[in-house]
Amino acid sequence: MTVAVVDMFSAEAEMAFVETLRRTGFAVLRNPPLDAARMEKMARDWRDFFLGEDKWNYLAEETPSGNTSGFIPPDVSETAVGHDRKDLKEFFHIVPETILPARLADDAAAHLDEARKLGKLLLGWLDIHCGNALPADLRGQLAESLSPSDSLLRILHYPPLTGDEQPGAVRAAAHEDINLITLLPVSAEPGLQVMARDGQWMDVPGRPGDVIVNSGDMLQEASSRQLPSTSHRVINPPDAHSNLSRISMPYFIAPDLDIRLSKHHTAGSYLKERLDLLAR
Ligand SMILES: O=C(O)CCC(=O)C(=O)O
Ligand SMILES: [Fe+2]
Repeated sequence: MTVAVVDMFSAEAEMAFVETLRRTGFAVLRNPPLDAARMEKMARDWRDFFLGEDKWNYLAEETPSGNTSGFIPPDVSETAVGHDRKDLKEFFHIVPETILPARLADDAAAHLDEARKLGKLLLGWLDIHCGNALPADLRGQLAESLSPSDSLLRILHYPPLTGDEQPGAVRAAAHEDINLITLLPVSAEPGLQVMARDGQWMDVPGRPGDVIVNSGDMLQEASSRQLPSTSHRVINPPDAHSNLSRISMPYFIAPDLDIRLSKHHTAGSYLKERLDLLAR
C-alpha cells in the first residue's frame, strides 16, 4: 500500500486525491493552499508555549457544544481504545470560542480560516466522486455539512523523551480518527505511521509544507466504507531525535451533529458512542 503524494497544482489533483483516499484512507497534498511560513512559525511559537509555564493558565474546559477547549496536560492526555498506557503527549484544543494567548491567537485564526476552506474544497471533491455511497440527505451537501463549532484544531506537543517513560508508552498509540476528515500539516519531526491492509506499519510520506489528509470514522460510516478510516500512530523518535519536541497540528473536521451518517447513526450519536469508549 502506498499513500500518494498529490500535487494540488496538477490538473489531476482531484482524481488522484479521491483515488488514494479510497484506497488507503490517506493522501498527502503537496502545494496545499495553507501558508507554509505561518505553519512553521506556529510550530515554533506553540513549542515555546508548551515548554513554558503559561499553559497552566489555560487548562481545558468543556464548551457548551460539548467540545473541550484549552490545554490538556500529559497526565490527563489520552489512552487510545484498546491500549493501557497514556500517550506521551500534551495538547491544546482550539474551537471558535477558545481564548488563546495574544501572541498565538492571530496565526491560529488565520490558519483555521484557510484549513476550513481547504476542508470544504476536499469534502466537495469527495462528494462529487463518492456521492453515490452517501446517505441521500448528505449527497451534494458534504462540504456544507462542515460545522466550524464542532470541528477542532488540536495543537499537539510530544515532549522530548527523558528515558523515564512507562515501558511500552508511545507518542500516539494506534487509533482511528472519529471525524469526517483530518487535515494534518506534515511535522518537522518524523514518527507518523499508517497501517497497510496487510497489517504492516509504513511511514507516511511528505515533507514540511505538505498536508496529510485522512478519512475518519464518520466518513467511513457515511460512505458505507468506500472511504476507509485507517489506523495510524506516532512512534517514539530514534535516538538522534529523542531530545527534540515534536509539534503537530491536526484539524479534525466534523459535520453538524444532527446530520444523519447512516441508518444507525447521526453524527452526534456516533460521536457520543466513540467518546464513551475513549473515556472507559
Ligand atoms: O501527531 C501526528 O502526526 C498525528 C496525531 C493524530 O493522529 C491525532 O491526534 O489524532
Ligand atoms: Fe489521529
